[in-house]
Amino acid sequence: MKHVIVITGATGTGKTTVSTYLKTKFQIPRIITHTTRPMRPGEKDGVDYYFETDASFASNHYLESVTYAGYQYGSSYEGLQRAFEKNDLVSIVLDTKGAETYVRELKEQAFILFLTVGQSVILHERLRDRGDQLEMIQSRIKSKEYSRDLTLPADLKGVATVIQNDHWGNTQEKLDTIVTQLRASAL
Ligand SMILES: Nc1nc2c(ncn2[C@@H]2O[C@H](COP(=O)(O)OP(=O)(O)O)[C@@H](O)[C@H]2O)c(=O)[nH]1
Ligand SMILES: Nc1ncnc2c1ncn2[C@@H]1O[C@H](COP(=O)(O)OP(=O)(O)O)[C@@H](O)[C@H]1O
Repeated sequence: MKHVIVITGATGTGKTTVSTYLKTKFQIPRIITHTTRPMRPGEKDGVDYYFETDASFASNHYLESVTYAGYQYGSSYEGLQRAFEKNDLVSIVLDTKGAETYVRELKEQAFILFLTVGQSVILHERLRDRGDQLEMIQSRIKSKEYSRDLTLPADLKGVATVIQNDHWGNTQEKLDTIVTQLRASAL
């Protein structure tokens, strides 16, 4: 069976880092989603996101879409189908609301990975070290979506695999085990 690894959790917990690791080590591609948020330095259109205006965002057809900290984000069926045509295992980075939709729509094809950290104050430091602008960090941290995604939602309890991403070495070991199991289940 084909699987999509849905990487979810609060801002700064390491979702992008995990998706990059899956791509580099295991050639698991990440489905690129759409957003109206401004590009961060170093980000590229079509690589990190499809960056949209409000008008172009509205013209696309989405499997699911959300507002997160004042910006819109959405993922399409076409993106998933295209990725599945070439790969049995793909990944996508979503907020927890999107992860809940993927569980409902894709059932056991969605493997949910919820990232967390021991102390949420670490996340502020990570965002600063990542080079995010101070106003962006503050508005992000004040958003209800950020607070919501710090905790595993009730709907995902017993469904999601939780990784506490405090130590990258430990996280890598857990990811390696998960990929081995998912690949074995595809045989
Ligand atoms: N539901 C949903 N969430 C998305 C989508 N694309 C990105 N996200 C989530 O939107 C949130 C904000 O993403 P981003 O602005 O890149 O900030 P970051 O989490 O700090 O890297 C994160 O939780 C992402 O996982 C999407 O297509 N659908
Ligand atoms: N286990 C870890 N220990 C320390 N720093 C980490 C760890 N995992 C990720 N980071 C760093 O934290 C920052 C936020 O990670 P990122 O993957 O961008 O998070 P997200 O996509 O969830 O917002 C990045 O600078 C990344 O290099």
